[in-house]
Amino acid sequence: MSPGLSDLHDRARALLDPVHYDYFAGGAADEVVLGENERAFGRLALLPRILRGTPVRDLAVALPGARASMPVVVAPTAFHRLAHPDGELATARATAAAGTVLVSSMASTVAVGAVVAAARSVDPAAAVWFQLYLQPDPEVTRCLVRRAEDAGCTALVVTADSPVFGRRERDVRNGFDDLPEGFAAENMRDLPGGPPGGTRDIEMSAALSWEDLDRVRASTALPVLLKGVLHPEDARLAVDRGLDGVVVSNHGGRQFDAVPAALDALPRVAAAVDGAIPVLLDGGVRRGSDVALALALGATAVGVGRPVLWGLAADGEQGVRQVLDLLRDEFDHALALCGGRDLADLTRDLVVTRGTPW
Ligand SMILES: Cc1cc2nc3c(=O)[nH]c(=O)nc-3n(C[C@H](O)[C@H](O)[C@H](O)COP(=O)(O)O)c2cc1C
Ligand SMILES: CCCCC(=O)C(=O)O
Repeated sequence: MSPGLSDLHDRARALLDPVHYDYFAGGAADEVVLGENERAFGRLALLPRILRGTPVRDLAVALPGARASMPVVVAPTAFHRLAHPDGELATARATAAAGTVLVSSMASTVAVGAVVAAARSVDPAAAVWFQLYLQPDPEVTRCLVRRAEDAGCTALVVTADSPVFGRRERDVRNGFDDLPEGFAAENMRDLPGGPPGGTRDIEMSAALSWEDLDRVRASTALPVLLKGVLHPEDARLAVDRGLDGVVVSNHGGRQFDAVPAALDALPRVAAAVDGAIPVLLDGGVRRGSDVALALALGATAVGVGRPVLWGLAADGEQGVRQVLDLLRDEFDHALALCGGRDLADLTRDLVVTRGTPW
């Protein structure tokens, strides 16, 4: 972690209720994958090319329903009002100001309509994607998709790595299993089968299938990305079924503590997709050089989860700005040091394994 990010993390930790800090920071079981996601970047090195760079580099990237100013988007994370009173509104404004995409969590503590409005108040062209857990009742899923469309979201990100909820032992120890009084998952308010005026619980279901995903695709004109892909065969299925992107992710080590680091799963997924659709990656991205490594291994862009929460908790909108500006600056610097002019210069031949002569 850069000193800038590490300072924000320390400030966030000092300010947050320890139970909420543990919810944000923690992972499943022994938290092996949580650490592995970061360590995986450290096991690789970049082989720079020389004498082929440019003083001004182009960091922009085209994504489904968005053109981002850099290949770093904000991964969906729940409950931002636990981090800062402005919650997702602050995150949305900061992300729009940075010219990149906010993936707004279905479990946000501000309704998606207000999240998009906050982003658009800064940049009328700001892109917000809606992250969705398919609900066992298709009518509820349909309503949520409609809410995202009405809000002006430009893509859906369906998270499929949670047939059951991960066992986060910090939360179990802390007894954290519900939002405190005064906070709610606002997108879940007034849905079919839910209490009038109140919120429905977000349900995880192991009965969901590719057919359920097909139904969502057929119900909307928005691009649909699939998040939580680790197996290359699932990436191939995603391409075959007409999805618009995949996100290589192990949910920041919060679901299953026996999976590989996200970065280690990336090359085979990228090979399976073979350029047909964008491949995003999240998990453990803490430095601009991490972004460069992921792109060199086949990612179109990366997502950052916890660093954004640390910025938000430490200093609200300004803190999120700081995180995104820092990553942009570091990534631009890394690209320069690799002899890159734009993202296409980050190619697979630049990546070698540390500790082994290549
Ligand atoms: C506190 C927290 C809440 C999260 N909530 C969601 C969520 O609501 N939906 C989702 O698809 N992923 C969620 N994730 C996973 C992130 O989208 C992302 O996969 C992960 O945080 C990336 O790893 P990183 O935190 O190391 O950057 C959450 C992660 C954290 C840390
Ligand atoms: C029901 C909220 C889900 C949030 C989530 O995905 C996480 O904490 O990782």
